[in-house]
Amino acid sequence: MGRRKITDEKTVKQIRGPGRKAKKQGEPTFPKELIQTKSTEKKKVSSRGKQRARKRLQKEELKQTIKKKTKLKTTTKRQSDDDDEEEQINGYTDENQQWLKPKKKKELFDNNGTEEEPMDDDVPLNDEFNEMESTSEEEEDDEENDEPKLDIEKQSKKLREKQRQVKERSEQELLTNIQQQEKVQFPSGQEITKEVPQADLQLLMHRIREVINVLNDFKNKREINRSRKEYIDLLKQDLCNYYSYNDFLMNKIIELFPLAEIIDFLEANEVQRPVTIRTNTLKTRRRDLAQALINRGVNVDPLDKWTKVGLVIYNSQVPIGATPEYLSGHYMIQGASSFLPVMALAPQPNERILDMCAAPGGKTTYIGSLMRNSGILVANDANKDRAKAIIGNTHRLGLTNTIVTNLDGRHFSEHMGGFDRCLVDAPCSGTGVIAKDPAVKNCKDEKDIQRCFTAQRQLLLNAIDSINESSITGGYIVYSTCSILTEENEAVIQYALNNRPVKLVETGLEFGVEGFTNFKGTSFHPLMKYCRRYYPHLHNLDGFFVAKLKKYSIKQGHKKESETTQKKTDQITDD
Ligand SMILES: C[S@@+](CC[C@H](N)C(=O)[O-])C[C@H]1O[C@@H](n2cnc3c(N)ncnc32)[C@H](O)[C@@H]1O
Repeated sequence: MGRRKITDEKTVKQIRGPGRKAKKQGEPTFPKELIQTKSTEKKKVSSRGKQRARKRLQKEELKQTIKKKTKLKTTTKRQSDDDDEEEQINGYTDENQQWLKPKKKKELFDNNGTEEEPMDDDVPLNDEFNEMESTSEEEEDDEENDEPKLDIEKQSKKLREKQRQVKERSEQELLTNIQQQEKVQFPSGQEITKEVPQADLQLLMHRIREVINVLNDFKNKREINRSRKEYIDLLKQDLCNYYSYNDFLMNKIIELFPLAEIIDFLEANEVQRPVTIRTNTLKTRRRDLAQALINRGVNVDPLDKWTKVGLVIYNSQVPIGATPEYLSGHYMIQGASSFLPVMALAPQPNERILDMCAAPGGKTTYIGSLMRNSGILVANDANKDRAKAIIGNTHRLGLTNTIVTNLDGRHFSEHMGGFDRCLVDAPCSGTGVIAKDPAVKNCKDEKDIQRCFTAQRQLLLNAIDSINESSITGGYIVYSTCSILTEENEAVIQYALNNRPVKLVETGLEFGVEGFTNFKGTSFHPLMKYCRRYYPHLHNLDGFFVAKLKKYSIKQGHKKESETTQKKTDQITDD
């Protein structure tokens, strides 16, 4: 049973005194010291005591003035500096001081790069500043003098100091390592192996960079008994191992690019080019297409200022090759570099145009849209199955001016001729599209390239033969490849210049690297500079080559240079 709670005021019995069971407490006792202070406060001071106190005060004052004077002598300069500083600081309002202080500390952090800014929003601003202030080493020392440190603070200070020392030591070590490795270590014959363990790749890259460094300043940086060839051989071998190329192709790449560009080119081949699409202006406008795709969750942007029909796709929630817009032919999925030969061809409405190597029809459909479905477009491919793809694409994109043929382009002019323009997008080694097809790195050799350039020469000569040199609007041939090799590009053009009545004209393409007029001791026609080369590392495009030729009649001979400039009408209009 519990005790009953008494709630009624009237029934409450007034309890007075300590109660029956309570022990009576005695007088409270206090520690001596407390009693003393208390007692001095209360104690009456006698007149003698007062005198003694006055004397003590005077003595104390005298001591202070002497101290001040000596301090004044020794620290006059420092004090004047302090005064200046004080004046400066006093120049700011209190508010400004608050703003300026944290800024100073922030700079300090940036330099150290070790401190993190407080993330907690609840931390009051002033505390934040205090925290920042305490990070300064100088002030830390001051604090140490002023207040005794807690154990944990002392420990953390020790830890910080230890960390600083470790960091310093490891930085020193790294420096020594690099200095040690600055001299290129030539491997023995056995050490040069095809298979390099992953862990060694970093070392390999370091040596690659070092060799390039030596080759760039060979006279001063080489080892005395080493020849340039030795360094080049080592570089080639290391690059082959690092990037998995065969010797043949790596040789070609080293010949093509300045030392400073080789790694950039190889690295760019390890990365896919952006996914791009071309608007089919026969069916839609780029803006409308972009809007339609955005509505479907496709992240698109205009490709670049040099094209009015290209869009770049960053990412998509739907398969780009299966949207209703794709199926109804509003766009073609096409690498940006594929736009360039067609832009150079500059097809005009009502012309007769031949696309000699057309499958699967990416460029054919672009040509057709620029012709606005007028004139006649012949799309040929020697491969029957691939030729079927041209039919599919021309249907999808709504081309109505196109005839698809399945002939060997090397003999095409025996079947048809009289074209105003012709595109020869020749079969090639694919050395410009390694990112798309990495197998190219290892499977090409001298014979493959020979096979390619033989076919390319035959195709180009036959394309020239199928052109009407008296065409009022045209008489042009555009030759393109997705190869970077001169054998398949400048050398093929040179062969055509030597064997047919054609001359090089400007492509009209506003960017790209000039074609070679000289390569490894071989001279090409000076106007080879009109050709355009595109590289993944420079243009973020597939490697590509574009040349434009104009056929002249043998009776006419070469036209004057001024006439090589394209007519105003010979410009492409994208939309
Ligand atoms: C680079 S692809 C053409 C790509 C095409 N222009 C496009 O943009 O879609 C080269 C094409 O040439 C074709 N080809 C190869 N040898 C040929 C020949 N002797 N005559 C005609 N076409 C040939 C191949 O079948 C291949 O489709």
